[in-house]
Amino acid sequence: MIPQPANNLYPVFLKLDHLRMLVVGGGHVGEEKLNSLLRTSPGASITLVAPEISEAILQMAEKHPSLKLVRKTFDRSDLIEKDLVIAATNDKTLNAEVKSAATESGVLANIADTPELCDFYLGSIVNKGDLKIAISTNGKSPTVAKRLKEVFNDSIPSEMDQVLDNMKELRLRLNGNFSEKVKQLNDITRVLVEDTQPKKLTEEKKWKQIASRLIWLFGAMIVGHILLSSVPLPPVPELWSMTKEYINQQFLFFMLAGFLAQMVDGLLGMGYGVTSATCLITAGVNPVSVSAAIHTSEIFSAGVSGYSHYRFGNVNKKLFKHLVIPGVLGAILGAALLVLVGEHAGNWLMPVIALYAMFLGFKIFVRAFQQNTPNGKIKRVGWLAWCGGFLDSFGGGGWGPIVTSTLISKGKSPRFTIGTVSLTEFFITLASAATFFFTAGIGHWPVVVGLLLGGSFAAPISARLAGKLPAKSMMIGVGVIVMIWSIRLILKSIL
Ligand SMILES: C[C@@]1(CC(=O)O)C2=NC(=C\c3[nH]c(c(CCC(=O)O)c3CC(=O)O)Cc3[nH]c(c(CC(=O)O)c3CCC(=O)O)/C=C3\N/C(=C\2)[C@@H](CCC(=O)O)[C@]3(C)CC(=O)O)/[C@H]1CCC(=O)O
Ligand SMILES: NC(=O)c1ccc[n+]([C@@H]2O[C@H](COP(=O)([O-])OP(=O)(O)OC[C@H]3O[C@@H](n4cnc5c(N)ncnc54)[C@H](O)[C@@H]3O)[C@@H](O)[C@H]2O)c1
Repeated sequence: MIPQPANNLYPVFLKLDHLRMLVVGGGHVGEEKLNSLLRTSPGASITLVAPEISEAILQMAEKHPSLKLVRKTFDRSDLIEKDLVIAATNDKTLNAEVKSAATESGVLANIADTPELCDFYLGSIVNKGDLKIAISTNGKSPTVAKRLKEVFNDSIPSEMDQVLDNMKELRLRLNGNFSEKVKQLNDITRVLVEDTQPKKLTEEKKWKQIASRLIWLFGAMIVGHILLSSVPLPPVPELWSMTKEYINQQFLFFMLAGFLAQMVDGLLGMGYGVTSATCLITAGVNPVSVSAAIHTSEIFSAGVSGYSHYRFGNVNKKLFKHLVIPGVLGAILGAALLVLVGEHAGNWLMPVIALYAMFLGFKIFVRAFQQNTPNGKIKRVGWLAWCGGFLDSFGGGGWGPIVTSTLISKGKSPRFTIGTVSLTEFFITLASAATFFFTAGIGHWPVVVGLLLGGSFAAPISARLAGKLPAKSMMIGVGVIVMIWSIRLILKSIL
């Protein structure tokens, strides 16, 4: 014997505009069924027969030319050339007659007051763009079906439609035979079904590893560039003494700054800029070199993390488009202004930057206690991105603490926000680094190399520790330390 499932209904998704439908009865239930049908399939061709037709149904017919109303009692001929019928009269015997006539004519029937006579049930429908989920409780509790619909409506992010669009494009672009394509599509979407926390971390670990390798490579490239640009190549001993000149206490401090910043960023997902900026300013590096060095050293890690988020479908294209242009413009302006001000620097620049670092420390601190308020609408995303980009360039950091924190605290889905902001960060960093390169040159290269080296030591360690340490206490700790440190810097520079 084949075991019977509790619910043996088989769901299908009908194209109602290809079918001909009859509704018998024009009262409350008739109206509810029509509502559900026409909301979901506005072009469905439906004929309704009933001696009395409610006002609401009459209005519906005005909006939907495909709905035909016939004021009469039901007879069998109404079923001619029909595919589906819904009986919703207040006469149980008549409803049963509709069913037997329908069966004789080969028409599928839904009898609203007698589930046992139904060939099909209508379901509760969740709809997000192209995504559609139909729910049935096997007729046991339509109210529960309705409640579940509300639960799904709330929990499926509105970005889901964007994911479907991205997947459709990808599906069209993939090459290879059918089974290869299916495998690739499954690999790309694995992130949707994974238990988000633990597996995402291994994914992140992998990308952190790649990031740290790329950081090494980039460091090597800069060193290579410096060596090659001093052609003819100086003899090795001279070269060594030249390099030795840079490997002094200060250089070790740059490495320490890179190490600490990467540890903080790897563990909290933000704070690279503000941590390294606070350290470097303490070491007496001028604000222009601080920001220029931080952005140059960040290019590769930002690129790798942005690309990985893009590949895993964590990017909301619409949000990305709103963020990237104002963000890049802000970043260019911030960098240019810093160089300009830096050249005529009064002593006041240092305390201003330290004050800004204090503000960022405060933001990280507050983030530890923040509750997300779902459904808060964020109107000025462009301005947020502009300010984030500008301050990030001018003050050496802040894109993450400002933009990600604001979007998430306003109730945007963390996954899509972090993904999108990460990808945008790459373009912001690149724009900022390029502006510094063209306006201030690369005199700050020892700082860049120091940061990169320190960071690459920290990357594997922070990746291993990520998720194992309590995030909340860490945010409080980092926030407080940054604030205390900035206050110390402010006092030192004004006293
Ligand atoms: C899903 C939904 C689709 C739709 O119709 O649009 C739908 N009913 C909805 C709402 C709803 N219906 C009723 C209540 C009042 C509270 C309650 O009784 O629970 C509410 C709740 C409300 O309105 O809040 C009363 C009711 N319904 C049926 C009976 C007859 C009976 O059970 O004997 C009676 C008793 C009449 C009486 O006692 O006089 C029968 C059926 N209703 C079905 C579907 C099919 C099974 C679906 C499943 O498997 O879950 C099935 C079997 C046949 C069918 O009609 O297709 C829609 C969700 C709207 C949404 O999503 O917002
Ligand atoms: N499936 C569901 O979701 C659901 C929900 C609530 C109620 N019900 C059941 O549905 C039935 C209808 O409820 P209602 O509130 O719509 O009733 P109603 O009184 O508001 O409407 C009844 C309709 O049937 C029409 N009608 C009567 N005799 C007819 C005939 N011979 N030919 C054609 N049309 C005819 C009337 O003109 C009227 O338009 C009730 O028996 C109720 O138990 C079902």
